[in-house]
Amino acid sequence: MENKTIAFIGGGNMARSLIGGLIADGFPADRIRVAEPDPEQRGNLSATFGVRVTGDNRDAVADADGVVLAVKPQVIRDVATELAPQLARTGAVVISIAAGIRESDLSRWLGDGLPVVRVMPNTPSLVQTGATALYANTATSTEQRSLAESLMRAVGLTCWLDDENQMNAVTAVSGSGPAYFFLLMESMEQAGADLGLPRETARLLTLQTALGAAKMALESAEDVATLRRQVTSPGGTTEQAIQAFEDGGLRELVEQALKAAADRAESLGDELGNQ
Ligand SMILES: NC(=O)C1=CN([C@@H]2O[C@H](COP(=O)(O)OP(=O)(O)OC[C@H]3O[C@@H](n4cnc5c(N)ncnc54)[C@H](OP(=O)(O)O)[C@@H]3O)[C@@H](O)[C@H]2O)C=CC1
Ligand SMILES: O=C(O)[C@@H]1CCC=N1
Repeated sequence: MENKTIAFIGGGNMARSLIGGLIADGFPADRIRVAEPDPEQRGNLSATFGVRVTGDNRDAVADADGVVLAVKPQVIRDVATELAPQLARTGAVVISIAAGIRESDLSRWLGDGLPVVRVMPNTPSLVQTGATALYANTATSTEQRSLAESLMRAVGLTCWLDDENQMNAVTAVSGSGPAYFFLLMESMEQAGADLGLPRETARLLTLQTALGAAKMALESAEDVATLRRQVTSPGGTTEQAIQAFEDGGLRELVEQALKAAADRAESLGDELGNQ
């Protein structure tokens, strides 16, 4: 990534997570441009990260080697068509993080033949613990693939997909995934407080337990089902809690939830791609 300049179009939640993670990894702030329509957001981005901000998308991409489209799926078509003539001249690789939006639609809006990498990151990128899947079109050179991968690897784990159809499943698992764990943590914190713990104690015990469980699962040779059984003493406390989760249909609920997220990614692609 040496001497590469990156432009973000849209300076919202996901862009902020990526920018924060990149800077924490040592990427120079003066090689990051952010185009963001809201002046207050621009001021905040500039003050927080020291990046160059602008209200003009074309200005942001002028000297960029990589352009991250970090706008909502509903506006990505307008942004892509606005930037198409300029991107055709600069040859920058376009990196879309939009849920559901297909490479074929992006390529049509940008003008066929431009390098496009579709990626699905997640917000823990801010603390360099992101999980990102990437898919590149055939116009993307090895060097451009490497730029996209290096950017995302600077903020966490990366994996390439050979089949773009898998991107909606990735969106359901890891793109949206932090929200599921946050919901579980919210619920555990509340339940701990209801059982009589001071709120802060419930919060810290919940978060450290989540961190410990994820770290242990990553570092262990055992699968997560085995690790779960190791906590569950026969006739003990965990058994009661797990039984309550099973009786409540947690596994089916998780399956339904992820299917709903993947289906929404698919329908976003259908609705917004056919324009
Ligand atoms: N949030 C997440 O965890 C993840 C999000 N994504 C994807 O990232 C993308 C952005 O999501 P998220 O960050 O949550 O959304 P946000 O709404 O937080 O960010 C989008 C930003 O784009 C700005 N914007 C709107 N219109 C334009 C335009 N024409 N030109 C430039 N900027 C514009 C918005 O400004 P304003 O608010 O003023 O309209 C806003 O700041 C989505 O496509 C989403 O699917 C992918 C993975 C995870
Ligand atoms: O909720 C969304 O649509 C975006 C995509 C993945 C996470 N947030």
